[in-house]
Amino acid sequence: MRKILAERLFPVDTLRLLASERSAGQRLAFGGRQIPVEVLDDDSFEDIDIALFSAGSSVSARYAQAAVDAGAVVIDNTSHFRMDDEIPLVVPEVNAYKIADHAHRGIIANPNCSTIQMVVALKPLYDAAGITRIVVSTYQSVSGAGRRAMEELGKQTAALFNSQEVECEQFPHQIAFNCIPHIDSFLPDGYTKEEVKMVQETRKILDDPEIRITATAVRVPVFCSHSESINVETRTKLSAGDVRAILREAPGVLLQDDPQGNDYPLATQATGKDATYVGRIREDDSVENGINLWVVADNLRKGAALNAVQIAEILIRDYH
Ligand SMILES: O=C(O)C/C=C/c1cccc(C(=O)O)c1C(=O)O
Repeated sequence: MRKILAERLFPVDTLRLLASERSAGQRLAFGGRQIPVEVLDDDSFEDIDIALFSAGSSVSARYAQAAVDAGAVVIDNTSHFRMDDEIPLVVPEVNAYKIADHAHRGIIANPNCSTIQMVVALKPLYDAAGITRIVVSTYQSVSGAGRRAMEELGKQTAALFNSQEVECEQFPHQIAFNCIPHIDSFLPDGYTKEEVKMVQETRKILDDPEIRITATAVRVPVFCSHSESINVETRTKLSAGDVRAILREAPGVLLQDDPQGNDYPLATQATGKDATYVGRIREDDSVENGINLWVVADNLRKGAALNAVQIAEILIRDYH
């Protein structure tokens, strides 16, 4: 969040960093200063205009309303408010008009990272030809599970190269040189919460409860950026050429589709960048009006902090 705010020259008069007792007292760099981390409490939001929450659903549940009551607009990066009918779930390139509704509750929800990159790529196709069905498989980097998960991938990789035992603390199984089809907890129907988030959030963001969607979310031994294989069925026919022409002009999308030149989206290239990269575009003739896409984005930037700051930029531009 701090890095994105600084990079985009967001007009911050005062930055207040709030966290638990465990983190209080640290100092973190911003704007050429070392900002002290303060303990979050109900009185932390006096004179705050915008409160960016990213400390887990329980913290958002406990403190978001206190921020709103103090006059702030909350942009919440957790799932707590995402499916609340009174709270807009926003990806600026897709449904920025929903931000105007924030007056209802003073809270705007940031979607799940895997949902964000998918709707950035699919919204232009939805507008051009309608979408009836989406089948998505994700290849999610370990950074989505946090710093300790990234450290675990590194440690396991080193251990294996040194013929040592691996320790599995952040994931149920070894993640190094492995794929784990288990992100967040399993539900009784066999889906994970991550997969259900993608289905429910996509329908809300596209404002279309009828889209048939199914997802399989997989953790892969990649440090940063999420990749997605997306099969989409459109209402009217789009050729691969039509899709390229549409996405070439789409907001937030960078087309990277020259397979003969070995040029297609890669997690290593997307990391640290703001764009949602789309390639491997091809027609799927196993169904009527089918298209396959490969979509990659930095899950910590567009998948989280960048999307939240873009919402804040719209707030101060259009609704200050
Ligand atoms: O693991 C990933 O790659 C994405 C994880 C997202 C996540 C992890 C813990 C809690 C949440 C949550 O807010 O519920 C979320 C989210 O949906 O943004």
